[in-house]
Amino acid sequence: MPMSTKATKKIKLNDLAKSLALGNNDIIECLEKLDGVSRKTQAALSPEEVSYVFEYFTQNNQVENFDAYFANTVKPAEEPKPKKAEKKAEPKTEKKPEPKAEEKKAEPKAEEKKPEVKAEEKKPEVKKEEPKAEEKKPEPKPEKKPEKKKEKKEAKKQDHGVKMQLGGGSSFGSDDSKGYTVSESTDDHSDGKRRTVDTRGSYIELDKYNEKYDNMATSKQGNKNDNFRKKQKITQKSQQYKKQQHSHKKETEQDKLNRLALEKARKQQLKVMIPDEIVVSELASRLKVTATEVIKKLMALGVFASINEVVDFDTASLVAEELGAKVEKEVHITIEERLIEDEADAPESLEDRCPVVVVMGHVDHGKTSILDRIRNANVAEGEAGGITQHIGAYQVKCNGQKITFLDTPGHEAFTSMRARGANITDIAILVVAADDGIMPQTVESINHAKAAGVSVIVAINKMDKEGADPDRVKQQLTEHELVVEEWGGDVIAVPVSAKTGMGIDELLENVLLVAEVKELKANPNRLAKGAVIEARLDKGKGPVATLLVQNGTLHAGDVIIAGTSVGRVRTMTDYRGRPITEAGPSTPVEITGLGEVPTAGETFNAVEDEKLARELVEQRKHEAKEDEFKKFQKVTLDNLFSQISEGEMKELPIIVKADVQGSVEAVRQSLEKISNEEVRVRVIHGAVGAVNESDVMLANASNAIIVGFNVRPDPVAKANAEQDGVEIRLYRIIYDAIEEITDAMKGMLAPKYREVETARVEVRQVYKISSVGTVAGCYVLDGKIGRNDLIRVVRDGIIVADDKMSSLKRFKDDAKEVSEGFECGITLEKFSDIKEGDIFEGYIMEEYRD
Ligand SMILES: Nc1nc2c(ncn2[C@@H]2O[C@H](COP(=O)(O)OP(=O)(O)OP(=O)(O)O)[C@@H](O)[C@H]2O)c(=O)[nH]1
Repeated sequence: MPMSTKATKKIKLNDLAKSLALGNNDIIECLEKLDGVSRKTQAALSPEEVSYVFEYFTQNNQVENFDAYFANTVKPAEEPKPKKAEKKAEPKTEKKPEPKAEEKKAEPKAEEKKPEVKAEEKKPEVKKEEPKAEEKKPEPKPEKKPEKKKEKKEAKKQDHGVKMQLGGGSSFGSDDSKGYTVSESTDDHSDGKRRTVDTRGSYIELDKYNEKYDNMATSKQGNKNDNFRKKQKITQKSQQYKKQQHSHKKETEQDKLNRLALEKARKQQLKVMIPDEIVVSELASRLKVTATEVIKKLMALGVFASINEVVDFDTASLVAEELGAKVEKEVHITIEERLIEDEADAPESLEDRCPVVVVMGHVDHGKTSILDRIRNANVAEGEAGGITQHIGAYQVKCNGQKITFLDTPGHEAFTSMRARGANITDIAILVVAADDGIMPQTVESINHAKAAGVSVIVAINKMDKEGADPDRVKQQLTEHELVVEEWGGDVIAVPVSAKTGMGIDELLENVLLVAEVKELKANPNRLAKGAVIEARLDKGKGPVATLLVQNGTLHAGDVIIAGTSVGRVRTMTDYRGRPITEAGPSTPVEITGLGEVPTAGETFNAVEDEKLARELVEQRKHEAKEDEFKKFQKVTLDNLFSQISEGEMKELPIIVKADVQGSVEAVRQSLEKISNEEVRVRVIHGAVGAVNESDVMLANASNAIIVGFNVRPDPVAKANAEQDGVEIRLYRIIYDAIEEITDAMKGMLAPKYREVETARVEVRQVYKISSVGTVAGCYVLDGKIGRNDLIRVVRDGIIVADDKMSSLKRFKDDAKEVSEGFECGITLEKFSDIKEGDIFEGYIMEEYRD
């Protein structure tokens, strides 16, 4: 018989049917219920499937107790007594059988257990029994089938097994030894109490049992005893796992669901969000794979990163795509991005706006006078010292069109402000006095205008003056790449006189002309944004700011944020001081309502969410503080020179601690003598004793260095100094201290370096590759050779070259480092005369201090 004693072997469906005295269709039908697949008669069934078939057919054919069954066999006419039995059997048969793979687990136990269970009785009897059954009771298959089907149906309806239906007429022997494991109940058989077949036992020697069963099956009998055996066997098997099945069934269903969900998820391509940088472990978890898989993929890409290392977006997305995931860039939206509208305006939303013009030029060339002439007001005379002190903004009308002017300060000290002025404007009027020509600040103005991409119109002023020489100005302009139109260039130069008013209209007309060419547009229907032109604190009004709206429309009551200043627009006036409720693009306004005075040149934005705006301001303040903190650097001898050269250090405060008072004084005098022109050394404190906590506090507060002679810092002082970044220098000889501080002041405290050997590598083969050069096929003898190591080429104990590595490869991939015992390919930057047997000594230069 094909039915194997080994559970791992597959059994053909028709063989199984034969063995069970069933039709092939019965089995096909049964298995179809398991998974909906219709099998062929020759199909090989897995142990699970066989088990399922057993379960299925036996749950309808359980024997509840042998006594009852035997009784039946003796009195075939008697119906099995089932009420009680049925009840008892119910829980057993409630559960739908499911194939279990654990069958085998029971085997060893079964073997152990068997002798306990009336082995003596069973064994000989089985042998006796079998031939009996074979000879005596051949049971024709056809009889069997309908009965089974019926039972099956019944079982289905009732959802429980039917007891021992095949007992009637059977001539099964009266012995209860059938080769099954039967355990007695505590009740004694002889006392008339019923014995129970414990089919739940897990100590079944299945192999042996199956063997017997096979033998029985091969005998081809149809007798009822055999059938009973089969069923009994089947029952036993099914009962064996009954208990487990209850829980396993649930688990299995759950597992099935999980599996289906997993499969579904797998089918849908995994989407991963990857930020600019991601740690390998995090990438693995997002990709739902192990870190090893990610590391392998990285290696395949030539990236050697450990689980905790960070890889960039490009690398991570390559790995993710390799693993079949769809990558999306993870973008962190800051409060700023949430709060401030920053999309570009649709072309159809754009409307013409008037030009914003800045007047630039050398001091006293007449900027204010020209603006005054334009505004028909003489402001210049009212100014302190005749110098324009602040950026002001005005609007004028020319031929019915508006022009916004920003009056920039002309003094050198306002250079940075002027630069800002150029950045927010469209057109720069470069004022050059005709008599004076181009001066340093004129050049500076030209450069600012160029850098800001602003169109330049030259106003050659003071034409009324004697000695006015516009041609000389034009000539000088060409030296700065500004070629006037009449000389073939594209720069408009208008001769004007602020004093007489000559050429002023023509200047304005040209401004409008240039503006038209520039097609200046903005979208008035959005939240306003622009720049702070100037700001001051007014005693009565609080912070007052002059703003230039560059895009959108600013309304009274809008929440605006400018740098670290936030507030609602309380009052808004135009350049003439008249209250207005809204201001469109290119309009300068003066507003009140901000919480604090914003910085001139800052951009401002009208926002919708005041709370969020305040949050953003807090964040900006925090960042500003951090920046400030970073800027503040503690003085150390290493950074002393750079601080001196940056002008940050005018005085070097020193705290001197020594073992005796005499030393303190000697050190104080010696150190104070080494002051030079840039920096003065000043001992702010000197005392006898160890460097203590209070010394560190003083040094921290006054940005001083602590110098100790023959003393040590106490542990608290040491810890505090490390935490606060206070430098403590300890010496035993005064001369050393003086020398070091002098050197530091001169910027001569050069760092010291030493060589640290990293690896010894032997050249085993040399390849000449035309595109690459000479590649040394190497073996790392000891240490770890790193990609950035320097290489000393040693041949027969003589250094033949000292070079840098230009590539380090493991096979075809670039490697960061290669360890002892591994092979690698090395190319050197300059040296190519590499020979087999050369030794590469890898080393690095390490900075150190004594
Ligand atoms: N003759 C003559 N003098 C002028 C003309 N324009 C300005 N000035 C004089 O030149 C001097 C400087 O003029 P401002 O308008 O103050 O020059 P500015 O460039 O604004 O000077 P800052 O504000 O200091 O940069 C004043 O005394 C003006 O009266 C002009 O067209 N002709």
